[in-house]
Amino acid sequence: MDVLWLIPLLLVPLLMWSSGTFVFYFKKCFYVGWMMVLALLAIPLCMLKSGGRDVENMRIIRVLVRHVKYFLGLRFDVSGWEHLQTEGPYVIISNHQSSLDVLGLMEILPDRCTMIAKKELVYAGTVGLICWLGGIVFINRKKTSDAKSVMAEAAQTMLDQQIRLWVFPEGTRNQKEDLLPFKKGAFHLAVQAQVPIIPVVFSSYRNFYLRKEKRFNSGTVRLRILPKIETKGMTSDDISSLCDKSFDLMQAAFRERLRLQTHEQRAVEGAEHSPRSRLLFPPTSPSETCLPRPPVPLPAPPPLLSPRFPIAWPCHEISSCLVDAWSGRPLARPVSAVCPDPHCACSSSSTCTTTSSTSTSSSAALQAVSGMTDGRIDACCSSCMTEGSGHHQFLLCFLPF
Ligand SMILES: CCCCCCCCCCCCCCCC(=O)SCCNC(=O)CCNC(=O)[C@H](O)C(C)(C)COP(=O)(O)OP(=O)(O)OC[C@H]1O[C@@H](n2cnc3c(N)ncnc32)[C@H](O)[C@@H]1OP(=O)(O)O
Ligand SMILES: CCCCCCCC/C=C\CCCCCCCC(=O)OC[C@@H](O)COP(=O)(O)O
Repeated sequence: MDVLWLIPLLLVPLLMWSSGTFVFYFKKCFYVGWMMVLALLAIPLCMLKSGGRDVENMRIIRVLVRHVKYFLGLRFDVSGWEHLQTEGPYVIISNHQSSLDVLGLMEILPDRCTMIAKKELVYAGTVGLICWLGGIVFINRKKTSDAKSVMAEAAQTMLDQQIRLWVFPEGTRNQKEDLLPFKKGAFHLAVQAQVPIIPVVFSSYRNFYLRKEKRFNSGTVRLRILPKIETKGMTSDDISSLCDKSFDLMQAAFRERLRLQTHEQRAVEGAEHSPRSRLLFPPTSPSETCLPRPPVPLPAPPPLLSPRFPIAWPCHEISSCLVDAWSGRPLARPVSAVCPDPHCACSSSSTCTTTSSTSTSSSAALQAVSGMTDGRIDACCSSCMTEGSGHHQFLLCFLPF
């Protein structure tokens, strides 16, 4: 009889090793179960600390949740910390893929920051209660007028109590390869309170987490904190443009990371079904050797590109030539992407160089490949990409705005 105990003990590791689907359900159940237990632990701690519902309870929740990633084989790689160094209240907006987002959120959650959530979450047992104790603002998505008045109240509370709010403007979980159109509540909130918006982009989970395919491997989530967007002086007339601008910036960052993930995925093809990739921490990304992260901080780019003003600045990814990494301001619009020499080697770092309209040999060469006339090429950015096993160097020519 005693030996029967051994069967599940042996069976679980065996199934973990052999079946990706088992790992998926095991990790999901563990996640929900463990969060419930942690919430149960947190409830008395929060009651002792604050005596009830208080945003300060988020500190306790943050500490308790931080270690959960290790059990699930997840890493979080955060960039743009400096953008969170903002005094006073602000609204953080981020894309929303899964309840696993809570783990990334807790990695960077600033002090006195709580969230906007659907009201159904309050009924999620101990997790619901801890959400309430943490000061989470619950909205009824089915009753827009109620949701609007709750958010208007929240705007006032943000100012009165110096609180920051985290909103998922997609309004629901989304595992597609692109962001959903944004709901406008977060932008009304920021404009009503006249506080900045700080966009945060979670990289796609598709490399390690696929709900439909029942895959939950180990993986790395990249969190990119973008520069704040000021709303001082804005009115309700500015909501649509503010929403569009935020969406464009976040979508650009999401897509840029997705493109790199595609290259990473190709490089590790075949490895993703191994037991190692399901259970152990992910290796560092191979594409990092081709597209190195910029040493922080990058030198500031010039205010505007101009053919009369030859300029060059380090550019590690094509998109950083197109969008100012600091302000998020678009710098230029691409007009052609060409490969000047299919046999060229992939350089260890990529550089943006300006080819002035006065004809230099390089601008003549560029014109030859891009078919652009003299005076129209204002800057070029080269970037290397892995393609299969070989390397190609691409050249992207663009015009300034
Ligand atoms: C140790 C512990 C372990 C456990 C540890 C637990 C950790 C604890 C972590 C929890 C983590 C939570 C994670 C939750 C995650 C979610 O629950 S996500 C779902 C809930 N969140 C949201 O929905 C937020 C985003 N939604 C919105 O902002 C939506 O705008 C609203 C407010 C719900 C309204 O919905 P809608 O009507 O569908 O939205 P929309 O089309 O944007 O607006 C319609 C019109 O109303 C206007 N409008 C919208 N909002 C407003 C407004 N506030 N004022 C005036 N007009 C407005 C719009 O401008 C628009 O008018 P037009 O411009 O078309 O003329
Ligand atoms: C008594 C009910 C028990 C329900 C148990 C579920 C509790 C979940 C337990 C642990 C997970 C901890 C993290 C909780 C935060 C999850 C927030 C979340 O992801 O909500 C989904 C919401 O953004 C959008 O919902 P939809 O995609 O529109 O649907």
